[in-house]
Amino acid sequence: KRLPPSPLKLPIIGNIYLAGSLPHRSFHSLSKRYGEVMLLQFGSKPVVVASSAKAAREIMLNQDLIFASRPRFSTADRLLYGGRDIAFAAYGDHWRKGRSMCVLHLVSNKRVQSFRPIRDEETSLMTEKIKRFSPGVVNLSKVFMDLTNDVVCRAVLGRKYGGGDDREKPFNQILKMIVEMLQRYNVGDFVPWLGWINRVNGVEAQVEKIFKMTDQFMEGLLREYREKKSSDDAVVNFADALLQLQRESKDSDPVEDDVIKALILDMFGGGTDTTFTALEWTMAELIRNPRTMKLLQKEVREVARNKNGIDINEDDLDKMPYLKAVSKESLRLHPPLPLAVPRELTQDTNLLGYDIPRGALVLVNCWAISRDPLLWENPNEFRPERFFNTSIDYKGLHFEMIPFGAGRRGCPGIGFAMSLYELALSRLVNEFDFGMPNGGREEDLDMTEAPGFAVHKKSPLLVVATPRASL
Ligand code: HEM
Repeated sequence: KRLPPSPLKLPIIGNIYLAGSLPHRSFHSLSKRYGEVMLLQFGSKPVVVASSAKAAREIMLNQDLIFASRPRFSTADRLLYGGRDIAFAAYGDHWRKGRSMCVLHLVSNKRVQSFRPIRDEETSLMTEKIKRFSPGVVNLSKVFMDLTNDVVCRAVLGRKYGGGDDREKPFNQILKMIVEMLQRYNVGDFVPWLGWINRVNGVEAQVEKIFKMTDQFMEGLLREYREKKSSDDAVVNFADALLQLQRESKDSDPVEDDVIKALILDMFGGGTDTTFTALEWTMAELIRNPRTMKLLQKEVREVARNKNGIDINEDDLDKMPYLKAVSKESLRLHPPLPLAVPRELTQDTNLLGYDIPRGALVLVNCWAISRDPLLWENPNEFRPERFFNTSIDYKGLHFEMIPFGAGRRGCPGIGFAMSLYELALSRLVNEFDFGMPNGGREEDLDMTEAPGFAVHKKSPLLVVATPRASL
């Protein structure tokens, strides 16, 4: 067999030690030596890392069907009701049914449109909140986290849970704990005979405790939704829609409670951290690049000027080509999930001349691809203008940049995420001028990445936001 090139393995753990705290960067460096397709070994699990657009196209388009499953991770399995969600579910009927429910009731164009009043209100609240900080320092990372959380909460649950300024409510804590737990390497997933370690070091007990808290919360939630309607009566929320579906399907193929709970958790996991991260990196790049910020403000403010004081709304966004270019450039440089979500290969195959065994875990390094100097001129520079003369975008058809993945398992939430992202960004740059706190220099803004599944800024984005004089 002709296997892909591999770095040296250590006994038992294999190449786990090479992942480091920012695996997308470590794998990128390794790919320079071992090539666009390399084979690592995590314990007993073969791991294929693809680092070129060509390899990604092969995995996510040409051979999408056999690369469309997800590996099982014991923590995700337990916390997400035994794989009853969709993001971590194996490819098959359950996944197909779950995904179509999510598309139909949350992220289709029609549903995304129906959430327009929510985005409108929440982005207005966001700018109001920022004004209250002025002329002091505002933590934009926190502002974006609250914004995405509140919008997802209202679309999924019909109201804010732990919303407003009361962030320490149980649901937020539970979500935080789930995300933190999912991010940890679980040694038993890679070296099965070392699985006992998790029983001894308390990880298993911790997962169990989080699961119990989550389930208790979700049980209460479903009970409450069955008893009364939610508060956002004008908009049908995801939880109500799923419960309605359950009532309608009770005599044929009933939707289990556990599926509803898992899908709700998935939508929070998929929708909040990612969108907030995208906004955070975009604003950081804009503040670091004042010339680009000025060009964007000029475009947005010109559109706003013609509206006689009425707020920018979503119909105005199509008149903002520079805003579209900024969003593409930011997602190119900072894909929030740099290694996408792991895939699993369901049959032996050949990938760009290499034999890959069935069962391999497959990582596509989206971060490395969209910084490939063979595809992008000066790839590490933030230069939105590069998108003026190209049709390349982020929707999964151009493998030069795939921040949302592609193919059957590609992100279904693009419309949901980007409609909020663009409205929030345009309103922000329209209404405020931004500077660094304590007279700091823009070019010194810290762009260090924090480890995690979604990679955000290590230090929060602190800025001084001054309301524009005429507003
Ligand atoms: C900027 C925001 C977002 C980014 C960058 C992003 C990125 C991604 C990526 C890279 C994947 C894996 C794709 C693959 O395997 O090919 C994914 C999957 C997924 N995303 Fe997103 N996402 C975002 C927003 C959202 C939102 C708003 C939702 C829902 C409300 C969502 C729900 C999901 C789900 C459910 C999956 C799993 C799909 C499956 O396995 O079939 N995402 N996302």
